[in-house]
Amino acid sequence: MQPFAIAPSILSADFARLGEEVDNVLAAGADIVHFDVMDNHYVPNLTIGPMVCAALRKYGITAPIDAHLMVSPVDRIIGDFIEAGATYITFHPEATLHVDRSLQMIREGGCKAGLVFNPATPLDVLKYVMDKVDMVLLMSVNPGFGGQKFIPGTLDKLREARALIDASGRDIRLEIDGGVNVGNIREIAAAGADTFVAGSAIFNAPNYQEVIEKMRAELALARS
Ligand SMILES: O=C(CO)[C@@H](O)[C@H](O)COP(=O)(O)O
Ligand SMILES: [Fe+2]
Repeated sequence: MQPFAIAPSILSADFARLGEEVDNVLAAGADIVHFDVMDNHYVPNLTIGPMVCAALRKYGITAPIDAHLMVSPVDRIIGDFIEAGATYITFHPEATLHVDRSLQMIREGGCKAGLVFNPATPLDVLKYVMDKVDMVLLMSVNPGFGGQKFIPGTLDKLREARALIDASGRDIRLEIDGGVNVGNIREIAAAGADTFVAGSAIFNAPNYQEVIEKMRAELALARS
């Protein structure tokens, strides 16, 4: 299993001060920057794109950027995120006609590739592309908005995904996204997640470091 990683979702950051917000959350102990891309088509919301990702790199952010693409069709934006300096590029299988080809495009561009599963999307496709996946991302809310409540049924799905990943013998991150907070992160880790997206729980708090430290304390208990 991969070491635990905390990935604040900048969807809940103050966009008018984005560079500073990302600096602050990394200084507070975050490991990965979770970058939510919404197109008002695949999901009913519109956010940021590759130009903002490139701007963060230009500003000096060197931490891994995890571009979560809620965009359909996804293929024509993949190259732009590779160019923009994304580290991970993840997409939803419903957002492409050719899952295998989209994964290959990401990896050929030198990025890590991931598949994202909505709460009601089965994991079936995963077994056919396990060798081309570096990250599996399970949505624990319906995609499109921050600040929603964690869907408890995701815990069983996490256990299912963890078993598939372990059986593959590959080093694949298992990320969870939606409604993660200090109160539920330990249970989520115990179900098999190693990478935790948290937007509102971190950015709506007055002290980012305090929240991240509390999350790490809970995670330490999950593996003890
Ligand atoms: O991808 C998404 C929503 O579609 C997420 O990354 C959210 O931005 C997470 O926000 P919280 O549920 O942690 O507030
Ligand atoms: Fe996300």
